[in-house]
Order: sequence, then C-alpha cells, then structure tokens
Amino acid sequence: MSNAWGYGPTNGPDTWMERFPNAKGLRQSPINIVTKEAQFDPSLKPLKIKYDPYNSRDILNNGQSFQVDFVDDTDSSTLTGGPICGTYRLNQFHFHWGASDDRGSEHNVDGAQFPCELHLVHWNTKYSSFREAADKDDGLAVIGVFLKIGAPNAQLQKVLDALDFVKTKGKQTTFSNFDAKTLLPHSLDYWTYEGSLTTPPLLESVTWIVLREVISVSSVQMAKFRSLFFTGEGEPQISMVDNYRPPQLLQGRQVRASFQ
Ligand SMILES: NS(=O)(=O)c1ccc(NC(=S)OCCc2ccsc2)cc1
Ligand SMILES: [Zn+2]
Repeated sequence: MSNAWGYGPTNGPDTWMERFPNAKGLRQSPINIVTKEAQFDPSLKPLKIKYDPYNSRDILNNGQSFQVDFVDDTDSSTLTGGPICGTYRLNQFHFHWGASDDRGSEHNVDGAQFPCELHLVHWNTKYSSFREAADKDDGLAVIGVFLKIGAPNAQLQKVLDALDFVKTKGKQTTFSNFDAKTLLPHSLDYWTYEGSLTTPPLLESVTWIVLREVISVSSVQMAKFRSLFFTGEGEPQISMVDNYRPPQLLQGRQVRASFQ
C-alpha cells in the first residue's frame, strides 16, 4: 500500500494530519519537556513495575520500528502507582532512533534530543484489551526511557542480537524469557503528562511517564538499530532510521515531576 504512513519525505509526520485528524488534537505527543516548568507534585506515587520474563513472546519488524510483544492475558506484567489509577498491563516495547547519534528520541528535554528512546506500552485493565483501551482517555500508559551514548548495554544487546532475524518489514521471531525490567535505569523518577500515541492513529489515550534517568547505549549498538529496514523482503531497501515524530505543541498542558 503506497500511501501508508511512514517517516519519509512523502508520508512523514507533516503529512499525517491528512488521514489522521487527531494530529491536530490538543493532547498530542511527543513534547519538549522544559524541566524548569515541570511542577513537582507530592501527590504522585512511586512507579510500581512488575514484569515477568515468562510473558515475553516475540520480536517483530512492523515496518515503522521493531517491537517485543508480551502475552498480556493475565496481570503478571503490570504497571501500577505513579500517576495512574488501577492496573495497566505490559503489551509491548519498541524504540525510536535517528540516522546519527545527534537525533532520534521523540521527547526532548530542554530542547535536547537523545539518539534513541524506549517506549514500554501498557493498557488499562478496566478495559478488555489493548485495542479496546487504545481510544479511551485513560486507556494507555507508556513509559519513555532515553538512551544516551556511553558504555555498551549488555541487557539491550540481548534484544539487538535478535534483530538479525527481523531485518525487513513483517519479519518476526520468537523472543522468550526476556526481563524488560533490565532495560530500566536505577532511578524511577519521572515526568508525566497527558498525551497521545506518537504514531498514527495518534489516539489521545496515553498517560506519558518519561523517566529522568537515562540508560546507556554504545555507538556500535546504535549502528545495529540502523541495520533494519522499513521495507519488506525483496523491496528496494530503505534503512529504518529517523522513525521519530518531532515535539508537538503543549496546548496549555501541565507537565508534572515526581521529584524535586
Ligand atoms: N510510540 S507510542 O508508544 O506512542 C505507540 C504505542 C503503541 C502503538 N500501537 C498501535 S498504533 O497499535 C497498532 C494497532 C492499533 C490498535 C488499536 S489502535 C491501533 C503506537 C504508538
Ligand atoms: Zn513509541
């Protein structure tokens, strides 16, 4: 389907509003987090994250990123506390990255971009599934984690080693017994605001929880992300890079901080 959305010159973020009117909504993501304007909220609870490695299922190149999918038919991998009410189940995690180390994250912090951003996607169990939750105001909660160039990340390497089997769009392979918690930084201090999916259909259903502490990734590891392709097997190869949406208007929203 030639008119599918993407990140290229003819189907990228500036064209999405043509088919996805949510793009002009009042709670769009990502945003630039201006740290001095993020107000400490003492009523915010600590994040409670419980991930069971047994739930990890497969890794998939979906043509926009790659994602690790989790079995989410029980409450064994959940997010509670923080800014959310109730229990949210881990459905998948994925990344956004740049063609070079100077860009790639979706959220910015004080105008700065990181080379990569991890998103851990959870859905509210007051609904019956991700799909039912995806268009509800309180349907989803996504934890964002920035990756910064530094030492190689051994836990991340387990994910990157699987990329050889999902180079092209639609490829997927088993990815079991992975503990997503090992991708999180030590501190769970966070910023939070009400936003949206950062890809079409851009549904305004996400409570964003962006961690202040980064995790490391080496430049060699970043090159591994860039070895993937947006395109399918047998099609002219287009490298999977710059799969990030730029920051959107805050439109009067408040960004709260869980820390002083
Ligand atoms: N980058 S993001 O974390 O905002 C993010 C998370 C999940 C998704 N998932 C989507 S769009 O699922 C595709 C199928 C679907 C189901 C209900 S609406 C779309 C997209 C973007
Ligand atoms: Zn994402």
